[in-house]
Amino acid sequence: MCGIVGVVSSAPVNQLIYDALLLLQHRGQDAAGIVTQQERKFFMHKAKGMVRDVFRTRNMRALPGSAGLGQVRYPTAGNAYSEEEAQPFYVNAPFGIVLVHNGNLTNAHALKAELFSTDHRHINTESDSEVLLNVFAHELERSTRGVPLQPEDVFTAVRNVHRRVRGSYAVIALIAGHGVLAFRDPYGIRPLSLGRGKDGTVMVASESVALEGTGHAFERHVAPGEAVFIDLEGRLHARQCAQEPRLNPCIFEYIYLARPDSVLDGISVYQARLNLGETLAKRVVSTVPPSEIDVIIPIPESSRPSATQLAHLLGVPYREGFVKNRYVGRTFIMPGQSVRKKSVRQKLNVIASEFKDRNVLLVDDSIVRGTTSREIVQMARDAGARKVYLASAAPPVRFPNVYGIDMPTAGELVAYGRTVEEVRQIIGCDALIYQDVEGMKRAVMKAAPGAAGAVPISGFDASCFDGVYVTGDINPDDIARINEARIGQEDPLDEDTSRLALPNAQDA
Ligand SMILES: O=P(O)(O)OC[C@H]1O[C@H](OP(=O)(O)OP(=O)(O)O)[C@H](O)[C@@H]1O
Ligand SMILES: NC(=O)CC[C@H](N)C(=O)O
Ligand SMILES: [Mg+2]
Repeated sequence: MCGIVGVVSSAPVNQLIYDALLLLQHRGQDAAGIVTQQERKFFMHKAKGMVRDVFRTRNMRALPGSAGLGQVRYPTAGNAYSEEEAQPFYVNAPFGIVLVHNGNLTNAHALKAELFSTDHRHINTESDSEVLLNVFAHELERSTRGVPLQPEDVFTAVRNVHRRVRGSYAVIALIAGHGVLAFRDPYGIRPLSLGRGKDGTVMVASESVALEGTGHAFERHVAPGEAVFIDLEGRLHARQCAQEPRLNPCIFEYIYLARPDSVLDGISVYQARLNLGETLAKRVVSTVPPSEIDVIIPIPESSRPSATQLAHLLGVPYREGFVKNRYVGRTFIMPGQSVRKKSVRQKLNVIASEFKDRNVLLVDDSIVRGTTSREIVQMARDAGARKVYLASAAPPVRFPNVYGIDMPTAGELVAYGRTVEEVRQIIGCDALIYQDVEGMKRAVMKAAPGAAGAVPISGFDASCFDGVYVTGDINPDDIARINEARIGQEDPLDEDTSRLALPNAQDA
């Protein structure tokens, strides 16, 4: 996941895009970039780092114009350490196009070869997003019937992109002198929503929080397979460009990735997390009697709504036992295992009095590599807890994700090929309670109020939990290739890339 935003306005957009990126910072911490357009000329600034660090006043002043786009990057392909792979990407023909992408292509490797041999286009990085931009540029070249470009020609190009590209992609592109284009893959795996300001400004962004937080009223979600073209006068043209679109949003958005105050595809992320706490309560009761739990403590940040609901239903006090250092970013989306491990301790500190001589139930939204859980359980014990139970609002993460979450290898997942009891031993808690897959899906679906006009959800991409890939075309070779494409991301100085092992055992 990355965060993307695009804007067409009648006023300068540099500050607006910056503000929207700050609201999407939780979706990507590795790099940030903005492009604006004034009189057909693009102005770009992108670099590694968080939004506040990347854009200084002088950079902001050099971004004039009333249309533009931006991205915060969480790398899932290519190299996290290369400035070159920060987005937006640019090509000069046709017209001049810049593009930002959230998602991950599963056929980037084949497309890259095809772009070279058939389309005669050069790709200069390992990023799948550069591949996507070049496919789009090639298709736009082919579909353009004259100048100025007509929205129908743009839609033909998107139709052809859908034919060639596989995987997940929520995309925003700016076509010089023409407008901003936004489209989503035919399964709608990654989110994209659209809003409007009182002054007529049109904004497209990954999450509704970016619209609302910058004073734009949420209008609607971009439908799976749909393309929306906003011309430079702010007129909106929309077309369904996929043959068989269906909505299968990534369920991990609701569990961890998105902000709780966002609504994605009609589902309130906050309500989904409350519901997950409710279904989790039933699982907890069947494993540990509530009378044996003195206190329920969330592992900040993302698990809080589930933990409050769980505590409420169990009738057990909810307490804050960990304080989060707000200046340390999200640990799961950091590249490299040693930096993740170190950050857990830097990020969370205990309030010892909440643990001393108590049986505590810790609640997290998910256990992926197990880095957080193992550290946290130990911290609870060091603080004097008698018994430490752990509940996860998500089921065990057992399969690689190929759609834009950085867990491409099964081997790094603590629950891969292991029983719950084995995971419990590794994490070192006294009981481990996981959500079940069906319960999770029901809980998230229940948070959709079914608003009129909303595209009905056919199901979720829950591949990291159930191994079912919604695009239906993923085989072990693809997974291996996607993994290879991402290996270069690990910091070469990172010595600790192994997965957590069973105590006193040479793990298979
Ligand atoms: O098993 P692991 O590999 O450690 O990953 C899972 C943990 O990572 C995430 O927290 P993160 O610190 O990224 O963000 P948060 O503050 O939003 O919870 C998630 O909420 C879990 O706590
Ligand atoms: N997380 C994402 O959406 C990543 C986008 C793109 N695949 C990259 O690695 O830069
Ligand atoms: Mg967390």
